[in-house]
Amino acid sequence: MTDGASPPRPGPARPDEDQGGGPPGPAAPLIEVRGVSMRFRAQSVLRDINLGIERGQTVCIIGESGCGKTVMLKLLIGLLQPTSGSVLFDGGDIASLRGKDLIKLRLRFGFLFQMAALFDSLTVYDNVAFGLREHHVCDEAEVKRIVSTRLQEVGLPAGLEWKKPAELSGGQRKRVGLARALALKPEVMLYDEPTTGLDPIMTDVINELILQTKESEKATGIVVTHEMKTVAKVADRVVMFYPLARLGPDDPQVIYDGPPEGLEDAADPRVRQFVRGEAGERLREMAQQRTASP
Ligand SMILES: Nc1ncnc2c1ncn2[C@@H]1O[C@H](COP(=O)(O)OP(=O)(O)OP(=O)(O)O)[C@@H](O)[C@H]1O
Repeated sequence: MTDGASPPRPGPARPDEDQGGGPPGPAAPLIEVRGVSMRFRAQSVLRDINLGIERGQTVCIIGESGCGKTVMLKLLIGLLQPTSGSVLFDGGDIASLRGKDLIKLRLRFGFLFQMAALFDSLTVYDNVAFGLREHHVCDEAEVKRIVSTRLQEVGLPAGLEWKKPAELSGGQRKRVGLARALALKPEVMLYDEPTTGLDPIMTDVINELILQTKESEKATGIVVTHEMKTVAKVADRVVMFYPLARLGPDDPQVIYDGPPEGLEDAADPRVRQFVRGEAGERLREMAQQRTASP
């Protein structure tokens, strides 16, 4: 087989497979964003976004500050409801979920937020144990085993579990945040600027951990980042949003959707400028604003 296609799987067909004897149909995406728009009062942030994210895929979302990347992450887990359109997880519209069902859905996700969002009053151990205890998934002996396994996996030295977050470096806090997110074995990991504020070595450590999580846990990943090294290391696919304020009414907001290797030579000059960090157009706009102001 030279075209990279998989051989037919033995056993019963999955529900998404064509059972009519033809070639298997594509698997339904785990996450589907359908025509999503998001507005906060007078400000439109996202417009008619369509994305299908396959199981096991790691997608990096990039784009200028304020273009709606974090808003998109929040829409994916139902922390925000879209103004129009829908977000489907495993085929179900998450807007229809309430109470226990919404909690069950969120348990299938792990998050690593910008500041790691640890509980300051709890030790590292209790932070990592928090979700396991909160959701009564196992007894204390199992909690202990999971916490120490997860802390080891993220490379934190023994003894550190009794410290409070304020006693840790930024990189250590991120690693505790990751250990906590992984404790519940999520199917999907959401990372919001996981390497912001870290030195280049610690950035590489976190990138490596994201990659390990993808490979060992087979987790689907969505990574919001400004760090091109993170993109190059972890992404299977890159989606770039453009700020709505800079677009005409009919322009698409997703200006790139493809492999990381295609970014440098993307057909759209806005993509190339962003990944190369060229401020040309912005500098001209700022100069014009200075000239225009009295
Ligand atoms: N809950 C909210 N209420 C009102 N406005 C909001 C809310 N959340 C986000 N916004 C606005 O939506 C816009 C997009 O925010 P978002 O945090 O998604 O940007 P971003 O692309 O992640 O930016 P950055 O790269 O700087 O983190 C911003 O202008 C922000 O002020």
